Amino acid sequence: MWEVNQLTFAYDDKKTVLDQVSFKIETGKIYCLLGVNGSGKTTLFNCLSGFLKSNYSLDKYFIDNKLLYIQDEMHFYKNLSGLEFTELIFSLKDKKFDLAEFDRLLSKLKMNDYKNERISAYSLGTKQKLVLIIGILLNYQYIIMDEPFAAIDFIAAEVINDVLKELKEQGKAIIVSTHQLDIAQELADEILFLNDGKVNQIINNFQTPRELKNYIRLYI
Ligand SMILES: Nc1ncnc2c1ncn2[C@@H]1O[C@H](COP(=O)(O)OP(=O)(O)OP(=O)(O)O)[C@@H](O)[C@H]1O
Repeated sequence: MWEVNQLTFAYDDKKTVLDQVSFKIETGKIYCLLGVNGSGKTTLFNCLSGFLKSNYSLDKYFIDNKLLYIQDEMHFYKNLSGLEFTELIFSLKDKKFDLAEFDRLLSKLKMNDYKNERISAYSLGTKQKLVLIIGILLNYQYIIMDEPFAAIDFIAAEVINDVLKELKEQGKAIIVSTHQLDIAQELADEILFLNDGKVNQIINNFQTPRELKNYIRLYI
């Protein structure tokens, strides 16, 4: 269980973006973080992962060993191939690289053709898939993903849905921000709805995306 209590953050004195945000994350569940543009989803993720300093006290061991943050903007060595980059990450982290599992995931995410291709030739969606594969291989317990579906076609989105469900079955906790209510309604066990600086944590009992939308509309 990962508990966030009363996290507050402001970029400057004028406006508090996150105002005593509290929620609980359990392993074996998928959480979708929803909120209108500018509500603070990326800011929240940056505070949780230590990229921004808030009043939330960070646990360095947790951040280094348990938490994977897949950002919407990622940095690569673009002259390396997907395989070389992945191997590099594993050597930097001093972890054993499982090539067979890498190949299985590449195949599952329809990425075989990119294995030996330079990352400079990857589309944004392909780069996001590569990071997801690396994250799965590194076996983090908590995975935060900022808008992973934004740059991904609907076929790939279905595959990623399946991969996330597989991770959930393995006992991981996944927090995904998205604007796509159909994905949230289909995927999430719980919704984290960020509005006016607060997080509302709701069990996802919504039967349709429209039901979820109608609920959210009550607040905004
Ligand atoms: N570096 C920054 N300096 C000052 N204000 C910022 C900075 N980054 C974001 N903000 C402001 O903080 C608020 C929250 O932004 P954030 O990017 O976290 O929202 P978001 O929910 O992720 O938005 P979106 O759905 O558009 O991606 C917005 O008002 C934004 O303008």
